[in-house]
Amino acid sequence: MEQALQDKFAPETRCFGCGPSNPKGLHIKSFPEGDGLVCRFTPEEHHEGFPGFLNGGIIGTLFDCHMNWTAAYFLMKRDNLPSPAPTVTAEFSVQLLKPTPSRQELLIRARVVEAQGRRVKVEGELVASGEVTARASGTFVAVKQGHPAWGRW
Ligand SMILES: CCCCCCCC/C=C\CCCCCCCC(=O)SCCNC(=O)CCNC(=O)[C@H](O)C(C)(C)COP(=O)(O)OP(=O)(O)OC[C@H]1O[C@@H](n2cnc3c(N)ncnc32)[C@H](O)[C@@H]1OP(=O)(O)O
Repeated sequence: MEQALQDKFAPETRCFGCGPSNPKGLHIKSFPEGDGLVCRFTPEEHHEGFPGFLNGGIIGTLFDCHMNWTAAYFLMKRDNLPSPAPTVTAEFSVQLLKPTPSRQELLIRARVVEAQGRRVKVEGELVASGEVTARASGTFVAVKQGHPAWGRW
């Protein structure tokens, strides 16, 4: 299988959700597919909210990072950059539609729905056994030189 974007472009990063080098992180992996990115994630027991079901904050982190990479990769392609743009999360919201089973592989899909300059709107969905259990949308902004996140990944 091709390398995940995180491993290819940012192997040293320590973001809790997506940094390959954080020993306590979630290590989410995002891959281009169709018109967006997909991520497959199998939770561990300590990610549960109640037995057999995923904690809502963990769901938020999965969406946050995966949608962020979706925005960063979109800007890389659009602007012909050598690597994904340095985006941060400006805003995101999550709808928890039904309990998300935690003892199986989950699928998170995300795609860009609007982009203007360095601001990108992304939507995502979380699928368990073919059923959508959560949806999210967010705004991600590529930072400029001088921002505290600049050059930190
Ligand atoms: C050689 C190796 C290369 C490797 C490359 C790898 C790249 C990988 C890249 C990426 C992967 C992602 C990995 C990390 C994922 C982790 C996610 C996080 O946890 S991020 C931390 C939490 N987030 C923050 O801490 C942000 C805090 N907020 C800010 O810093 C600023 O407010 C910021 C940057 C978001 C905006 O500030 P401004 O001064 O730059 O820009 P202004 O002019 O205010 O806004 C720009 C546009 O964004 C809109 N905007 C700003 N804030 C908004 C908001 N809250 N909601 C909606 N829109 C907002 C504005 O309306 C404006 O839009 P208009 O250009 O006018 O159309």
